[in-house]
Amino acid sequence: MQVPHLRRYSWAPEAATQLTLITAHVPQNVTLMSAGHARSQRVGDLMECGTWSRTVLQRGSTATGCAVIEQLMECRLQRGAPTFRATGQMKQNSEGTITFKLVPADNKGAQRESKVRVRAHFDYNPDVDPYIPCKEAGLAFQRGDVLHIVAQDDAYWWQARKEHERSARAGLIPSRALQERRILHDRTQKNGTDLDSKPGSCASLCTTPPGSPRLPASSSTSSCRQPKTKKIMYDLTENDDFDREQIATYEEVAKLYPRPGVFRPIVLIGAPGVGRNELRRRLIARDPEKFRSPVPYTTRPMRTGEVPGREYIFVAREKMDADIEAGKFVEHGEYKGHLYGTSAESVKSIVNAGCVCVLSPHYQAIKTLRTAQLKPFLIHVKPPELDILKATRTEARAKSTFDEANARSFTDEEFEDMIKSAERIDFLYGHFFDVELVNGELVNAFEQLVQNVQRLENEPVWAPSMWVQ
Ligand SMILES: Nc1ncnc2c1ncn2[C@@H]1O[C@H](COP(=O)(O)OP(=O)(O)OP(=O)(O)O)[C@@H](O)[C@H]1O
Repeated sequence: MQVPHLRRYSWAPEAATQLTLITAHVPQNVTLMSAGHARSQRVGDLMECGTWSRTVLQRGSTATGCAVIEQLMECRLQRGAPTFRATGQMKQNSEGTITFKLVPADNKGAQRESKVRVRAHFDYNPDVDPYIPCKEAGLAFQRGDVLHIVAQDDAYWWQARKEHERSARAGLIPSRALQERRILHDRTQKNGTDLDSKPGSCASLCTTPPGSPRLPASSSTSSCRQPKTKKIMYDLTENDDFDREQIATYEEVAKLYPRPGVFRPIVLIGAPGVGRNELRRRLIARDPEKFRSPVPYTTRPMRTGEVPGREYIFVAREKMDADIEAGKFVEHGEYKGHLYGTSAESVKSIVNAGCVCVLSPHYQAIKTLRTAQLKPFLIHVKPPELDILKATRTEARAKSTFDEANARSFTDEEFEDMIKSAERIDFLYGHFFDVELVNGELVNAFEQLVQNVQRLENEPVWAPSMWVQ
């Protein structure tokens, strides 16, 4: 009996292993007796569907299954459609066999292959995803991986392969729509309300999306401690709720090629005290003509010995308030009643002068900095493990940046807070970073920084596709 409403999905073109998804409207209750996957079948052989093995399909429901077919040969594609058969036990009209016919994609399918590349903003493991129609056909990936999307025909399951594994077979990944619904559903469940608990509906997807990050405990240091005067700090009363609300799924990316004489700003983000300024200072000291940092603005009165435009650009409070309101600052903060900030214009003027602008702002500046205009290269400077963190800072007699007088060493609590703060930054913004750099041994960390800066100047790197257009 031919099942009506059979939908076919094209083969993932160019893949050594062919992947087929079928969705069928089920006219009767059917118990599928098949098991296993079709492998290296010859023309006319029966293939069985692994995911439907011993499954009862309810009348009127829509079932999705898939087969992973390896080494499908050319002649097979030319000679006709392989038969995909499941033996069913009919509960209503008849008994017998249901035969699904799958037609391999013709050239049109190949033409349809998408050119889309996305960067994954979450980890995915099909082995622990109860909703994937065929675990074996799933593609596991990690946050930050660049994926080539080869088919987006299905609303919920895309076919993709990892960009750096071009010869590998394409696999199933959740579509953006599915992942968004999964995350929203998870959040709704956490809030104690279940919007849609219909079985089989997408909104009733798993309660904990595989690989979804957990919110690390907020660092007491990062939210309470007073900053010292010399720094430009954010208004730390600002909370991160906005960032947590964002749904991180996929971001479309494209290769951004270096342009001679135009350098992307290098932005060092990290937990307070981790060593961003130390690395920035070293980079500038290495080649002061090339690497530069913008002079910050402040509304505080000029002190004896200071020169306008050298330590700070001094401005009136009203002017700076208005400019912040107009979005002209990439970062700003208030300390002891005075405003401090870095203007977008000063970043641009360094770039326009053919220099590399190096910034080490508060992590919340990512939101204002990450624009197509500035195209920043974001580096997360992370602390090493606690014992290495303590040992390296003690040996270097590092001074705590939490001490206003800058006279004492870091305390154990400050080291622990640094690690917690780094986890939080990773949770909130981890998907935005181009590179992670662990600042254990300073010499090694600096070397890594230099290598990344050189790579940026010489090689194309993945960036949001909007920036490339
Ligand atoms: N890898 C390292 N090994 C030893 N000491 C380090 C290392 N990195 C930084 N330091 C020292 O730690 C102290 C804090 O570094 P730095 O001022 O760069 O921190 P920061 O990230 O800019 O923090 P803040 O934003 O609070 O100013 C400095 O004394 C610096 O020399």
